[in-house]
Amino acid sequence: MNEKELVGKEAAKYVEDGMVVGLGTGSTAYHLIVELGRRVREEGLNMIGVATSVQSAELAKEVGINVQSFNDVKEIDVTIDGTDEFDPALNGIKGGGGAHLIEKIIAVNSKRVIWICDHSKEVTQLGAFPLPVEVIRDASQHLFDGFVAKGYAPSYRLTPAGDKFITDSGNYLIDLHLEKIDNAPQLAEELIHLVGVVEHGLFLDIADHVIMAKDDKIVHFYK
Ligand SMILES: O=C[C@H](O)[C@H](O)[C@H](O)COP(=O)(O)O
Repeated sequence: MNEKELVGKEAAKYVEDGMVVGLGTGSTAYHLIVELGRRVREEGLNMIGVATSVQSAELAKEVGINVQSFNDVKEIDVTIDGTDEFDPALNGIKGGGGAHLIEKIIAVNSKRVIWICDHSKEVTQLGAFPLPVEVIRDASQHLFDGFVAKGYAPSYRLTPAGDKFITDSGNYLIDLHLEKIDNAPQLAEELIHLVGVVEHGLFLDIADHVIMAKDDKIVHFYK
């Protein structure tokens, strides 16, 4: 079993009968959703899934999970999602798959947030992974130029065909190649106050628990 599958299956054990569960996006969350579907079908697990992307909603429905929209549930008991980086304080960068806007909405409205990942995601300092910024299309070039002027080394997220990637919410993504982020709270404040920025991929003080796999071992990190 690979590391992503190992943590996906492990994290599914944290879901109890009757829970409303935020379902993450990406190649690690994939294994979580598949395992939850198995529990629903084979063990009769009674749960509601709130998906963080169109991709995860489709997968969850396919495997038999009752998927509801965030607007239709009262509260979310736990959200389980992947991450692109996490540091010793359990701050992270997300959005490698372009889903960080809805992921953040679901996560900050959850009683508990668990990240699941392979060991490549553990870092001492955030920033080697390009920081995604979701922007309104009409504002994108001016924001892009501003990022260049600040030395943030931006690039547009592209599809494999070379077109600009469009998020589930209809926006563009600009990735900032910062190498290292010295003051994440300050950068988060700066980005979120730029008009035309919808959301950035810095997830600060959001995760409560990280479940990481290293080879065949599972390592837990708690806040
Ligand atoms: O936009 C995508 C999400 O933030 C993912 O959770 C993140 O990119 C990690 O994905 P993966 O588990 O595929 O590495």
